Amino acid sequence: MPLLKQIVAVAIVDDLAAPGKLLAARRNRPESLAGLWEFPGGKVEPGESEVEAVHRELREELGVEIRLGASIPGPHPQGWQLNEKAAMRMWFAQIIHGEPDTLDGHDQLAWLTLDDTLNNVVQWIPADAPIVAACLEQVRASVSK
Ligand SMILES: Nc1nc2c([nH]c(=O)n2[C@H]2C[C@H](O)[C@@H](COP(=O)(O)OP(=O)(O)OP(=O)(O)O)O2)c(=O)[nH]1
Repeated sequence: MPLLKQIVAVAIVDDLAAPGKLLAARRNRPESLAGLWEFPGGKVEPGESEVEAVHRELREELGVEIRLGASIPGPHPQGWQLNEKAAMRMWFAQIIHGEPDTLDGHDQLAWLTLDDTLNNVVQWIPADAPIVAACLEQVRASVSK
């Protein structure tokens, strides 16, 4: 049994081969997180793999099919620790089918430019700050290779 509740989420980019934009989503619940921006995703359900869960969540929340790219490894064995109870596994992803929509859990979506403005252009969930920074670093590292 993992110690922390496992969350899975994706940094959806416009093009995995040449990322320029990132899709962020604004939560509409619960009250403590409503209005804050995040990476779409959610909890892994019992009996489900992490990869199955992330595909299901993106179908449910945004109505899209995605292709996973590189993972975005965090410092914790379960990825990125969000709080005392949960950790989040992250991948880059690209939409392969569907137009992203606020079907469940969000009230706004935005394509943000992958540059130094990323951390401040919307108000992210505070726990996401190091993940936002890692995304940017990973994009820069891959582009400069
Ligand atoms: N999806 C997502 N969750 C995040 C991020 N940052 C962060 O602290 N969290 C937290 C918020 C929630 O406490 C938890 C994810 O749970 P959730 O409520 O999105 O999961 P879910 O869709 O399965 O839940 P439910 O509302 O259907 O019950 O992780 C993030 O960037 N993306």
